[in-house]
This record gives sequence, structure tokens and C-alpha cells, in this order.
Amino acid sequence: MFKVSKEFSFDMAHILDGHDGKCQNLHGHTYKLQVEVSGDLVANGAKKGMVIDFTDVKTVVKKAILDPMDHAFIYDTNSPRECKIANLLNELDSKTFGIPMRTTAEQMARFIFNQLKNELPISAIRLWETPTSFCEYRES
Ligand SMILES: Nc1nc2c(c(=O)[nH]1)N=C([C@H](O)[C@H](O)COP(=O)(O)OP(=O)(O)OP(=O)(O)O)CN2
Ligand SMILES: [Zn+2]
Repeated sequence: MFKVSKEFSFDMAHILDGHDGKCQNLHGHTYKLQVEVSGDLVANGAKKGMVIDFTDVKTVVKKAILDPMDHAFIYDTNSPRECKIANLLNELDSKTFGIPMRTTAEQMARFIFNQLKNELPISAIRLWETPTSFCEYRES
């Protein structure tokens, strides 16, 4: 069994509505994302000797995650305060991306896992919010 990972970087702004510290304020992160795929090697053909072609991982992650989320204000659609900011940004033609949960590293890691799991045989998602803080999400 092999484990391979492809790493990505993208920027988002967010707030954590109701946080008891500085993260209740609008701020941004350069997120680092690792997408891990586990499996055996392909025996024959164009992908021989690979678990998965890194280029194929990149194509899927770009479409499902990076294109909609990079340089967006990511917000919790259940938070009236965050929706108010998103509505203003939308009026100003600025990029937003809503998810129905608080935008913690934990919940975004699980959200990204769920967005990708039907398209890639992923085994784990690791999401860094800062260089010193990350969450790993896996289902087994
Ligand atoms: N378990 C979690 N704790 C916190 C989260 C989170 O998603 N999960 N998020 C935040 C804030 O978003 C905050 O921006 C990050 O906090 P912190 O690591 O304290 O940020 P710093 O910029 O100070 O990071 P350093 O690398 O320590 O400089 C808070 N908590
Ligand atoms: Zn933050």
C-alpha cells in the first residue's frame, strides 16, 4: 500500500463569528492543502507504476476547490453577520464562497474531503491555516 500526496496553496479571507478572540475580526490566511491518496500501483498502461497521476489530482482539485475558493471571502451561511459581509462583497462584484458551517480549519478540511471523495480515492485531507496550525481529516 502506498500513500501519495499533492500539495496546494490558496488564499481566503474569513471571520469566526462569535469567537472569543481576534478571529472574530475579518482576516485572511494563505492555506496549505495536502490531498492524500492511498492505494496500490497501476499495473499497466499510461499510469503504470503510479497510485494516481499527480496531474489528474491537480486537475480535479483545481476545479472543485481552488477555482471557487481561492481569493474568496469564505463564510458561514448560517451566520447573519457573515452573510451581511458576503452580501456587501457580492454587490461590489467581489468573490465569496458560502458553506453551511463555521469556517474553522476542522470543518473546512471535512468539507474539502467531502467535495473530493466522489472524484478521487482520497484517504486524508490536511489543511494548514497558518504555518503552525493544521487539521487532518480522514474517514477511516
Ligand atoms: N481549532 C481551531 N482553532 C482556531 C481556528 C481553527 O480553525 N481551529 N482558527 C482560528 C483563527 O482562524 C486564527 O486565524 C488562527 O489562529 P492562530 O493560530 O492563533 O493565528 P496566528 O496568526 O496567531 O498564528 P501563529 O502561527 O501562531 O502566528 C483560531 N483558532
Ligand atoms: Zn482565521
